[in-house]
Amino acid sequence: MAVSEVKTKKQTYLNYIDGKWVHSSTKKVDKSINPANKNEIVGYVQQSNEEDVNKAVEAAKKAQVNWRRLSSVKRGEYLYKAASELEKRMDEIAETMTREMGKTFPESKGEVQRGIAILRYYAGEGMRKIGDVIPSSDSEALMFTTRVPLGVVGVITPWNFPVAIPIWKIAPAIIYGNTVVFKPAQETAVTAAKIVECLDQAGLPAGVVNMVTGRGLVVGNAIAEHPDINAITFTGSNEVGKTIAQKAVARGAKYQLEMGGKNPVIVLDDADLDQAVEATVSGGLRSTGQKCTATSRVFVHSNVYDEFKEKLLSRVKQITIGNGLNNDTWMGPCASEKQLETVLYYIRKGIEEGATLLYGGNRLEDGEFKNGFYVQPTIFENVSPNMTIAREEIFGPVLALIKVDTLEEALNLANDTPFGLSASIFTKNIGNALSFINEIEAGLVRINEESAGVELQAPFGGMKQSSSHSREQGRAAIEFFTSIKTVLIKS
Ligand SMILES: NC(=O)C1=CN([C@@H]2O[C@H](COP(=O)(O)OP(=O)(O)OC[C@H]3O[C@@H](n4cnc5c(N)ncnc54)[C@H](OP(=O)(O)O)[C@@H]3O)[C@@H](O)[C@H]2O)C=CC1
Ligand SMILES: O=C(O)CCC(=O)C(=O)O
Repeated sequence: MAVSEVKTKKQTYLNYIDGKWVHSSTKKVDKSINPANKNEIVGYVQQSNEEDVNKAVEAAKKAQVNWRRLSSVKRGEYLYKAASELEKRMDEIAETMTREMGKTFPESKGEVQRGIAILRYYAGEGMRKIGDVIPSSDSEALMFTTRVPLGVVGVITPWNFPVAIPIWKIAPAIIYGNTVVFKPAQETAVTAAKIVECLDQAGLPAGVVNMVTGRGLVVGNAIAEHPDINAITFTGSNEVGKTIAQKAVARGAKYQLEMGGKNPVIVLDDADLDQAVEATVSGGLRSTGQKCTATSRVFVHSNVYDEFKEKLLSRVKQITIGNGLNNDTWMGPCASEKQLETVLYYIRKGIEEGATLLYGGNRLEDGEFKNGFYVQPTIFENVSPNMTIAREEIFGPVLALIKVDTLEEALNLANDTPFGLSASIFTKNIGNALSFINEIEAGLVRINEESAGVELQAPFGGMKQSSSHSREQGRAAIEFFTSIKTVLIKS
């Protein structure tokens, strides 16, 4: 798609409460801008407050009784319809996503396709079993488990997957009979509004999904503290995740957090180096490195270090940077000025702390890059394990190369982090692969595959501080979004 073909109309997007599109009580809006050109406004979104959250929670609570009484098969029909609505608007919504957060149009389109598949997966979930028959010690009794919804679920999402993450939380929440108060990242609230339009078009009963846009500190906080929100599902930074967890625990609400990563890739001396390079580039730099599953640390065996480095450098030099709507762009801008500043801070830290900057490291500001939040893909070497760039999540296109002599050394260093989301190894040796599977501390373990890119039908989540030890997606979602009832019947 060429930049001139853009379809997103600049308009004001409203909150969605009790089945109606409404202004926030503040009467204030925020601009959503294009990170490829900060002068371009993608739309205006409501800057809501606690009063709006209260109205949304009231609507969700009211809607919940009838919604949970509907059969899950019927609930699934709404999700199938929403999937069809999203499919009809695939290009338009993908284009909005690219303009709002910068990822390339093919990546955005892939994400919308993923959103459609998730909706269909959870629509089907309405026909799958929700319990087990368990033998009772009383031969005349029937004992079984069933699942019931939690009530009203608060959904707080980030800007990096503005379609997939909201859908992989909202779809399971509602198929299992919960109702939702959704607060998307303000950065990508136009894209979020379009998802909610699809749910509205699908005829979802009023109050089942409500959307309130606004600042995290105001709207997100009001959700975390609201006594009638029974559970909160969150994806974002560790800092915010932990405050949400504390607030949820304080009032006895259930919570689920998906947070950061510092994901390692190990390249052993028997690896297919071309495959390892391609996966490191894709896993580390696609979406401008803004994935919780992005590759960040690359541990390379000393026997192949130089060859891997040369191949990596020559591949990274081919990366085309630009507006994500241009056909030839491989990497778009950072999603926001704040994110760009964060990435530049880490690059400066890497240099100050003595790592060797091999490639990149600069903001791009000339010509077509003038008004955007562009940074070069960046590679460091001579990175020691205690350096900031080896320890903290950067969330940008920055790779740290670290030379190792053995698999054991690589595993020890790879595990030396508070995070444990995703990890990859490149090797042809099955023994090494098995050691990696056993020893690596990560929720997603990948052999000869990049660290990013998850499948919607499989459990997703991390170990250590990457998550609240729960899992999202696939059938794992039922564990968070429902409660078990153990039933014993006797005549
Ligand atoms: N695991 C992941 O996938 C993600 C990780 N991150 C990490 O977090 C860093 C910062 O990104 P950022 O966007 O600031 O992430 P945040 O954690 O601030 O944002 C995630 C969501 O939480 C909301 N939020 C913010 N503050 C609060 C609060 N006090 N109470 C409740 N909700 C709140 C945000 O609202 P709003 O933004 O509208 O104010 C947004 O909807 C990144 O550099 C990256 O390291 C970020 C995004 C995704
Ligand atoms: O790797 C992926 O596809 C998912 C990443 C993700 O969930 C995230 O960055 O928040």
